[in-house]
Amino acid sequence: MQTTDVVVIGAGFAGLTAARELTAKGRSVTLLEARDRIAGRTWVEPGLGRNLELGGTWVHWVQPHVWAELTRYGIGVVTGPEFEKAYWWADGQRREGPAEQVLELLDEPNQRLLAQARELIPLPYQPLANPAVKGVDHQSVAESIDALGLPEEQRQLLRTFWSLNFNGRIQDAALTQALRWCSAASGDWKLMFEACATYKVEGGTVALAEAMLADAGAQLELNAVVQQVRQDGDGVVVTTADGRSWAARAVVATLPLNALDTVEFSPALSEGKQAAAARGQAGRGAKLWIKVKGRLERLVAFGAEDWPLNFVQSEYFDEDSTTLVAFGPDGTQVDVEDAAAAQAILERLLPGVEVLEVAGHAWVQDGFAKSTWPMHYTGYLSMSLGELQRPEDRVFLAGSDYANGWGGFIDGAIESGFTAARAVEARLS
Ligand SMILES: Cc1cc2nc3c(=O)[nH]c(=O)nc-3n(C[C@H](O)[C@H](O)[C@H](O)COP(=O)(O)OP(=O)(O)OC[C@H]3O[C@@H](n4cnc5c(N)ncnc54)[C@H](O)[C@@H]3O)c2cc1C
Repeated sequence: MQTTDVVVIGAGFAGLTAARELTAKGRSVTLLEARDRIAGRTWVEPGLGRNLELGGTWVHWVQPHVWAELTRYGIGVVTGPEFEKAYWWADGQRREGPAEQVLELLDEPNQRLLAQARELIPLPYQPLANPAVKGVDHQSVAESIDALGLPEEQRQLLRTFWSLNFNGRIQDAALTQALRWCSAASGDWKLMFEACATYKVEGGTVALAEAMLADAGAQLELNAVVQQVRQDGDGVVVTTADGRSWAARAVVATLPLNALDTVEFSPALSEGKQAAAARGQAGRGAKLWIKVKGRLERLVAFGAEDWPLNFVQSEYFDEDSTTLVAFGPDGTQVDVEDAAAAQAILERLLPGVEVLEVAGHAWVQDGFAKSTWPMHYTGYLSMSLGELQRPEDRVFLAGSDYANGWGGFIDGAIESGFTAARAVEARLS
């Protein structure tokens, strides 16, 4: 058995942050990563003739943790296209107009939906600072939208918009999660939307992950699938599927909530943590890159809420092709290798479009993720978040799933990695 001060499980952004911060404090850290690569739910892979971000992609300066990391390593951002054209689907028909028109249709309903964001969540990094937020935590995004009494076109568009943001179905999606995002963007939903899909990391998210790893001085073990975390009063033993073990004084486990039950904890995690893991997160959708023939306009398109792909935007323009990025609410309904299926969905919004190739990763079927970006179900904020953040003696959970501010984003993963590292250091010293 090998020994180390701290085992960090998972080399995504939370794990990389925790590992770096703890080694900076002089702790020896072993970073156990199940995959053959670092960066977790971000993944830059060659495809469709360029490097594609298969997972987390966009960052923004309103996300303070990720922005500070970009500054620290001198990494810039690449600005996405400014959209000129919009298509949307309402009442079984395709509509089209200038991009501003779709924003206008979304503006007033979003302002009403999110009107209480700053009041209920005045401090995004202390999401429960106003206890009144608990009073609305049972409300779903779907019912909250329907309660606005909107004309049908706007109701359908708003439901698709929020299905996009949750990368999942919105029937049980928490309104409070929408309020948190909006509050973190200072109550401005357009800024919130800009933060979600405008600025990409120069050189790809992997450039940032690699810079953080290089700074960490941790012992990285790839292909190390943790199976068991066993603690007693003196320490913790972490065992991988291939039978290797590490004895440590503390463990930071950055497993996505939807994959938390793939590791056996002994003693078992609290009932509250287990219940949260059993329910999981709502972000169970799909992201698909689609290369189409010809040079299309700079477009965004919203489909019907329940289409396998219900949002698409053009992202890269080449001489005789355009690469689009699309999202859908249910990852089990999208085959990331099936160009014909993408064609069938897309041509409803963009008649005449010719799909050449597609690329993506089946995150929901990937046992080390089982989710895309972690979006909360109703009740998560008031009942689960605090409990998941509470350490189990020497075992600390960290990750975007457990963040306070931009939960669901790379920023949240980094925030949570910092918090866990601080708590571990306090526990050990
Ligand atoms: C399709 C998609 C699009 C997204 N878009 C954006 C975006 O545009 N902007 C943004 O900010 N965020 C986005 N996100 C979310 C963002 O990528 C994540 O919130 C963030 O990367 C999560 O980091 P993490 O460290 O918390 O978790 P992860 O990155 O999931 O890291 C956890 C690590 O633990 C490892 N692991 C799991 N099980 C085990 C085990 N048993 N043993 C050892 N290791 C294990 C995993 O392999 C993984 O490397 C997106 C995510 C996806 C999937």
